[in-house]
Amino acid sequence: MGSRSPCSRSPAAGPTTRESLVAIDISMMDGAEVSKHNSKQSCWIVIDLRVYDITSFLQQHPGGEAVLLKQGGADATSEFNKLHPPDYVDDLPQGSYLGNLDPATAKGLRKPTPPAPAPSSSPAAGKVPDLALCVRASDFEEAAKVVLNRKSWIYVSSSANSGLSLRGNLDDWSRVTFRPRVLRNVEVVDAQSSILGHPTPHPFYASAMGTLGVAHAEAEPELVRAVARRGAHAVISTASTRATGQIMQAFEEESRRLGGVSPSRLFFQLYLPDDRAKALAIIETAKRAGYKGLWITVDLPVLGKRTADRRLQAEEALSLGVSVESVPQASEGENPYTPGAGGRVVAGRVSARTTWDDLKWIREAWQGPIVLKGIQCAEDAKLAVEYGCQAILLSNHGGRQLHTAPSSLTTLLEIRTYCPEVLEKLEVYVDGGLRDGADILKAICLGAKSVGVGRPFFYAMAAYGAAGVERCIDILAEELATAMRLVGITSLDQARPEMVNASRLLNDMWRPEKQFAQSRL
Ligand code: HEM
Ligand SMILES: Cc1cc2nc3c(=O)[nH]c(=O)nc-3n(C[C@H](O)[C@H](O)[C@H](O)COP(=O)(O)O)c2cc1C
Repeated sequence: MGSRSPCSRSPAAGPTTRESLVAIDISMMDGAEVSKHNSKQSCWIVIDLRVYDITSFLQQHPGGEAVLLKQGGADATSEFNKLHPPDYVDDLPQGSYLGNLDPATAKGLRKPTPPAPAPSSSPAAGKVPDLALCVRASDFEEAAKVVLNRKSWIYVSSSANSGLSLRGNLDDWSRVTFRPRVLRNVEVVDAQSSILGHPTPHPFYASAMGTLGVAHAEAEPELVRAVARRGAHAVISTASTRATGQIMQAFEEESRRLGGVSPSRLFFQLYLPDDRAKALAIIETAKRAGYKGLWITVDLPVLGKRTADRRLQAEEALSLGVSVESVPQASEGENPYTPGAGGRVVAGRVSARTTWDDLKWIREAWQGPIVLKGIQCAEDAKLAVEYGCQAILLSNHGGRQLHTAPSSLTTLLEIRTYCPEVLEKLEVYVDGGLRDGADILKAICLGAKSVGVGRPFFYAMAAYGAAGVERCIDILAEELATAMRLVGITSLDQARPEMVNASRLLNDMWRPEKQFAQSRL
């Protein structure tokens, strides 16, 4: 991920990586001794049998000190692996590595403080329903509630401010209805589609989602193996738990195992950091790994206000008696937030200074297709054409960014109304609140080339791993095929705007000031 501060990499930090430890003389440490270091005054943790003194790092940790204190004197490996790629330990301050734990004494370690129990209003302790009981994409949400701890649940389900953007995303799809044609021989249907020239049997794909490790121990590699088996495409986040190359490797291994027949492809989602050298390094890694397109997220110059995460952070800090972070402060010009779980202070991780001009040097570094993720009005859609982008994704980041942002459906209607030529000049994708194959068809009738699905895949991963993701794809595909038949088409190139009635939403659509002025006359 390349751009983590404030804990800058220091080669003199000691032999902390897995490989470098093999050759050196290391002291063996006793679990009972390690367990005593579980306070702010002295905090040691074990990761992969290596002991680190993280006392001086506590206050620098972008995830807050409370989560680390809970692991003090304990084996933090499983929590660490859920959230971070292995090389994060290289970012600890110099001298943090103390030695290796004597495995025979591991029993003496302290047990980590368990995660906060689920509140009565959300995730209930219980049994994960049988996968067969998930018959709609939205069913995975309830199943995930059973397995996710409170923090992870909040991370995935939460949205900005009061939640209106997320609500709008979900509701707007139901405000568009179909105008079906009948008696059209719909026995055989084919939902074949493509993204940036890469064919796929599905006009929907897995959206970029960071920190998938909190959903499943196998994280992104598990997701990409599942999509490969179903021929769907996926977008991989800069904020992934596993390294960019490792995810591609898992994908390629699965594709080979399938005999090379899977049409699935992976695209890379880019959060542009402040430091251009770091950005170039991230782009280079994605390029070398073989990702097929760069999806630059443009709706996140700063992190939106994730209300539920903030409340939880305050609760955690209070319960451990550490200082409560009210509103994180950053020095001028620095973006104080990370898009990872929890929305914490990571200076420079995402640049608030990015402009359209930056696309020039990005284009030089990345010769492949560029997609702008997070376009929310007609003017910016036109600019994307002018700047030579290959595609745009109409999105409000799953309602996690701007409070009362437009749904992607509203933006799509705006483009159809004010600059329909955009739909001819580049590929237009939409995401946000898509939970039904029929809604996917509505988007395609209105000119979208493909549709991103986010939370349902996260929930499916959490509750059932790859099997859940595959079932979620099957559910959406089946619903889509049924909707196509009932609307009277057999392939997606027959989908037309007149097959849907979007009048209700058109009523709400933005109109230029001069039209308001005319209507007042
Ligand atoms: C030991 C070395 C560690 C380093 C260098 C480190 C670094 C970071 C960084 C850079 C972030 C920002 C988001 C991101 O880039 O993914 C972060 C977030 C986070 N880290 Fe760590 N971390 C370490 C250990 C741990 C451990 C052991 C835990 C286990 C509990 C942990 C829990 C978290 C959490 C929960 C967040 C997300 C923010 C939140 O939900 O509040 N980290 N960490
Ligand atoms: C848990 C979670 C993590 C996300 N992480 C990222 C990310 O790392 N990068 C990004 O561009 N968008 C991210 N998004 C936004 C998604 O790519 C997508 O726009 C959104 O989830 C679509 O809405 P839906 O979840 O209602 O389907 C995330 C969304 C969720 C729910």
